[in-house]
Amino acid sequence: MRTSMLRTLARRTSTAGTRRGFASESAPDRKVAILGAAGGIGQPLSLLMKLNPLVSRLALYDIAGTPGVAADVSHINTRSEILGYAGEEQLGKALEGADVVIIPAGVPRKPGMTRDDLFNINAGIVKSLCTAIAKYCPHALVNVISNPVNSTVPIASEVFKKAGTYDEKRLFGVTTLDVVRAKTFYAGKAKVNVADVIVPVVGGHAGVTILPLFSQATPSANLSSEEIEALTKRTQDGGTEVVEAKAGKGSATLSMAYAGAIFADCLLEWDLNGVPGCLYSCHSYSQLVTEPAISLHPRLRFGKNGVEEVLGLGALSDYEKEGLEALKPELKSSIEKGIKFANA
Ligand SMILES: NC(=O)C1=CN([C@@H]2O[C@H](COP(=O)(O)OP(=O)(O)OC[C@H]3O[C@@H](n4cnc5c(N)ncnc54)[C@H](O)[C@@H]3O)[C@@H](O)[C@H]2O)C=CC1
Ligand SMILES: O=C([O-])CC(=O)C(=O)O
Repeated sequence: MRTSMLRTLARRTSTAGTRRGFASESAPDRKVAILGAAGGIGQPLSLLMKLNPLVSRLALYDIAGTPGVAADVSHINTRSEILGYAGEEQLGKALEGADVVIIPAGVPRKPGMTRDDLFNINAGIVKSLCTAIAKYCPHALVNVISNPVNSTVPIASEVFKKAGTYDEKRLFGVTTLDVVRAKTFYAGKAKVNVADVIVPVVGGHAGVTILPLFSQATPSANLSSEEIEALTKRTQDGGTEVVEAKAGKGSATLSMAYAGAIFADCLLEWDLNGVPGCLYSCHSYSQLVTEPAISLHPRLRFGKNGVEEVLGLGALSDYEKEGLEALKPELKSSIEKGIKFANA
């Protein structure tokens, strides 16, 4: 996973005022729209995307509160022009011409809730936002953050199918936070430099459907099976750990904004700008829905037209094989729930 965006930012900040410090005017024009931009994730995500020199226009949309966020973020002296939109009547303008749309709109969990408990509210929000995306920016790369991701991604794809705009290579459920967590927890346990760590995470984004493959983690470390199980469980329960610590004030926002920003950066650089060779962990609809076994190949290689290659799972440990079998029924039923809702 890439962290160069933030490293670049650090370099830029230290050279502020020089030509190199700011936007490369030669970079292509790229519009990014954030839907739900005034929320707990939306605000720090807006900040991070404002810091990304690959973005030339950043549209911040929410049902309310975006004028303040937009005014605030717009004072930051980086390349992108900030456009704030509030209320449904402005959604079309926010989306027009967008190359990338990021959706953190919707309610977060409170202690005692599952992600699926958010379905009743968030399913409708994602459906209506995706209907607008199909109309106003049908070719955009769409990154769905709103939970339950295992169902909201299928909802998005059904909406796009009905509209005739579906492209399996351009729709993503953002599961990057699971990768971020797996790397952090692994580095702590293995006592290795976190910046060097790679951990594939496959499956979906809820409890046991999150399957980190620590047997493939690098740099390799001699961890016991108890340690691997504890790391796996902590990664699967990472969201709940934050929900409980926030004690009723929502779920992960800052780490999610980071994860959402690095994933979007990956798409902007490697996909839209055609720089090949990205390896990323996330899932997209077709891999999820057509057959859960295929869905669990979420490491993607991007090219100029979106996902170019879906990479295999690699060699799994017995523990991971068990985890893989255990997650399929839940993932499948969450997918079916989303499809049913979208077509009702
Ligand atoms: N994929 C992942 O790894 C993660 C997903 N999430 C999910 O992200 C979602 C947002 O979380 P937070 O930002 O903490 O919630 P929040 O409540 O702080 O913000 C949500 C924002 O969405 C806006 N919103 C509601 N309906 C909307 C609509 N129709 N159009 C546009 N905006 C709308 C609200 O006005 C609010 O500003 C939740 O569903 C949460 O579960 C959270 C963390 C990680
Ligand atoms: O746990 C939640 O509700 C939010 C989320 O998806 C995460 O932090 O992974």
